[in-house]
Amino acid sequence: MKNYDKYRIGYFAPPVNDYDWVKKDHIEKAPRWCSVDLRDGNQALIVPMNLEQKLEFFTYLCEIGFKEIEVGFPAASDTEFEFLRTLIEQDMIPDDVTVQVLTQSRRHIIEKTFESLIGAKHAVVHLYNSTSFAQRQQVFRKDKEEIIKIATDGAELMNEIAARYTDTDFEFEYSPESFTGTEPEFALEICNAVIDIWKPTPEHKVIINLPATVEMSMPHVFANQVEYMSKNLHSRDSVVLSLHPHNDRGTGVADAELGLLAGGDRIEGTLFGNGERTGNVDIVTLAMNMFTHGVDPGLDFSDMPRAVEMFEKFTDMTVDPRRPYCGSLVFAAFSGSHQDAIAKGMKWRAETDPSRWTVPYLPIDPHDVGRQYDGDVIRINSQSGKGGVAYIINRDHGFDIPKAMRAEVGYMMKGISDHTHEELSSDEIFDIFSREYVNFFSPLDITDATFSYFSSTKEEGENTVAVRMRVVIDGEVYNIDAEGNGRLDAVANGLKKTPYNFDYRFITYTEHAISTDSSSKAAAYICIADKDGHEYWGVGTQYDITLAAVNALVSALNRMNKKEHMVK
Ligand SMILES: CC(=O)SCCNC(=O)CCNC(=O)[C@H](O)C(C)(C)COP(=O)(O)OP(=O)(O)OC[C@H]1O[C@@H](n2cnc3c(N)ncnc32)[C@H](O)[C@@H]1OP(=O)(O)O
Ligand SMILES: CC(C)C(=O)C(=O)O
Ligand SMILES: [Mg+2]
Repeated sequence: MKNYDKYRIGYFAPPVNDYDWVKKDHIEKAPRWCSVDLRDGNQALIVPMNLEQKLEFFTYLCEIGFKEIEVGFPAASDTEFEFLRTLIEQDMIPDDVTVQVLTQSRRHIIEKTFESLIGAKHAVVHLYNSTSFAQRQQVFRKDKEEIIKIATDGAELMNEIAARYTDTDFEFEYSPESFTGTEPEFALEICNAVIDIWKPTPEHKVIINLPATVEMSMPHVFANQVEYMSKNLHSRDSVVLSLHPHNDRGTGVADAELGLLAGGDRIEGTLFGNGERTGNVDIVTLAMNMFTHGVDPGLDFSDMPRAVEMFEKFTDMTVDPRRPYCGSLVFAAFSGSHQDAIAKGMKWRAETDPSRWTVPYLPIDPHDVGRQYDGDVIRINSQSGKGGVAYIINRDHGFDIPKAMRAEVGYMMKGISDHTHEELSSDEIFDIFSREYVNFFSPLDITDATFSYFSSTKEEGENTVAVRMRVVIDGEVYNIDAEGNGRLDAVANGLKKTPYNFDYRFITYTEHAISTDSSSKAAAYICIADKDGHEYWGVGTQYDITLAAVNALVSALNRMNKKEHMVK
């Protein structure tokens, strides 16, 4: 590709190269979460949310369990200001939720920001200014000292104004915006200068937020930068180290996870990763990643379809079908070997320990996020296999197809899907199965069959079964009495009394009660072979298991007849 030489690495490695985060292999507890949907997410929408939408979204974020919500940039617009005033004046902020507001480090903007908070019980005021090499050089055209002064002037002004608004418990946050393009030593210097002005204590901490304003490096570099900051910030025990990844390289989640290993205590992000350009870090994925490791994320996504619905409604954007944990296709297994493993894994779980989830190919139980097994998990197309087809027919329709029959049914279904180029629904699969195998009564039909049993109690004695049956073949009726050493043998002997030559060999037979059928029918499966050894399956159902077996035999014979093996 042309023009690659136009680009150079724009980030800076910390001056040390010895990191502890690499020694950790999982995140032990959930961070403090801060939703920035209503600020960073909102500022990235084609049309920012109106007051009603923001109010509804805020309520929903509280419902999910967010305790810190950046509600806006009150100095930016009347809507933003009005929104905050409405939340405060209508007492809509739950006591355990803290609202956060963003401000540039400019006097009139800071003043307006504090004004917007009058009457709030507690609030985070979030101050930022850009610190990166590129912004110092091109946007601000200021040297390091002058950039530090922007931050420290703002920090001092916040101390001064906060002292006037004593009714509100303020927490201060500072972001060296564009941190990822900033020399770590300089980011440290400016953050420490702000910390020294705010003088936090362990009881009254400040938040230092490290934004990957533009994601510029591989995630481990970000983690190194975070760890360097975490180990060298002043008053570390009085600082909440917050991370604010964006997703320009598509690795925002990795940045956040490694950043937490590296010392981050708090994450700012959005639902489904809405935000400037490629978005903020996706809090849903982060939280659910922790959940899959057995860590309570402290946010409730048990009704994920609703989360998607709300998000799409507020942002007018769509959730990708492949988006982790929430996309429409993320639990779907179309391919045969995956379906086989999932079906076996589900069975294993039911038989061993239903309290644990270890099913292959499904990182979580779809039920845990409000999704269903039917329709969501095993889905049939031309890539599917016998295991998946048998699983669906059993799960949704109660027919436990014998192992020896599964391949034939599986290939039939995938062949149909291959030719139509369409997925087959559970009902379509069952219709095809029923049409092809179940109670197939033409041209041969046995409309009545009454059995009498003669059982010997003697060791050497053999059972005898007599049948009286009414056989219809191509419209002709034959009333027949016959005997055999079992019911199927008796029926087979009876059929031989018709003018037709039923030339077949019995291969196998199974039966079971149909589990999902409330009328408690039985299903029987019979396989016969013709004189050339070709096998034919038939399935019969009836309330009476004996008659189900007769129906299965009739179905198998009629299927054989389709191939012209039942000759007169
Ligand atoms: C990475 C982020 O997401 S940062 C947040 C970004 N979000 C937003 O900007 C949304 C809301 N913003 C706004 O509505 C507007 O930008 C306002 C109301 C805050 C300010 O608007 P305006 O005063 O018209 O100007 P604008 O934002 O263009 O500011 C540019 C000026 O502010 C300076 N500036 C920008 N950011 C900061 C900052 N954080 N601290 C101090 N000064 C800043 C610029 O250097 C520039 O200065 P100059 O006038 O001397 O050239
Ligand atoms: C204001 C800051 C924290 C921000 O949104 C960013 O740098 O991405
Ligand atoms: Mg941002």
